[in-house]
Amino acid sequence: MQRHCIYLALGSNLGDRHNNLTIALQQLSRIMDITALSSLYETTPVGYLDQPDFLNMVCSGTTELTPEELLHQAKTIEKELGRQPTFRNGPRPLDIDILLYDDLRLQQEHLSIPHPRMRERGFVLVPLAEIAPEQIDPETGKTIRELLHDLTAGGKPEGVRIYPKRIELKTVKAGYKPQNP
Ligand SMILES: Nc1ncnc2c1ncn2[C@@H]1O[C@H](COP(=O)(O)OP(=O)(O)OP(=O)(O)O)[C@@H](O)[C@H]1O
Ligand SMILES: Nc1nc2c(c(=O)[nH]1)N=C(CO)CN2
Repeated sequence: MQRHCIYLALGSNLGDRHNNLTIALQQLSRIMDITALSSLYETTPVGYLDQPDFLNMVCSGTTELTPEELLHQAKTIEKELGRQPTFRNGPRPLDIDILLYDDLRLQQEHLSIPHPRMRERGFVLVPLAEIAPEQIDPETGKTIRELLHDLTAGGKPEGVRIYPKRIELKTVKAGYKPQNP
């Protein structure tokens, strides 16, 4: 079976955000081989402003799943973490977005890859540039470092602050015991 290189963005702004992301990564490690985790970032909400700050991060890895299977698994993990259907850009215990899948360009009704809004989101580009600055966005041909530079004009991204704790790869791979299963 062919393995595919993927990048996912994770976000949480309800409940125990750090725990939600840790459980999500543990669940994801069942369907992908996680190779790198970014730092955690505390970020000001974008889109709908009247909601708590998010914790955001990015992970990379390899998987045998197709893009459609990966989306289905991501939605299942979001539901396991208690996500209720809300509104676009609204609060959630967990959001998983597929950013990149090899050099695939896909535009379907329910799945677009690369993620169509990643280029305008500091909360995605900052952690992605931390673990994969030279990765190419197949849509624009630019590196992630260049996309981040375009977004911030070389300055500091607004509303994206490094969070003092991080999630270690070994914690995720060792099988994390959730505090609030
Ligand atoms: N690359 C992708 N990764 C995840 N979901 C995607 C992707 N492309 C399209 N979607 C679709 O987007 C739908 C809405 O996702 P979601 O509810 O997480 O939106 P949102 O997080 O509020 O907004 P945004 O999509 O801007 O992050 C999903 O059900 C999924 O079908
Ligand atoms: N800071 C921040 N803002 C958001 C986020 C997010 O993960 N972080 N997710 C959204 C919908 O996907 C909408 N707005």
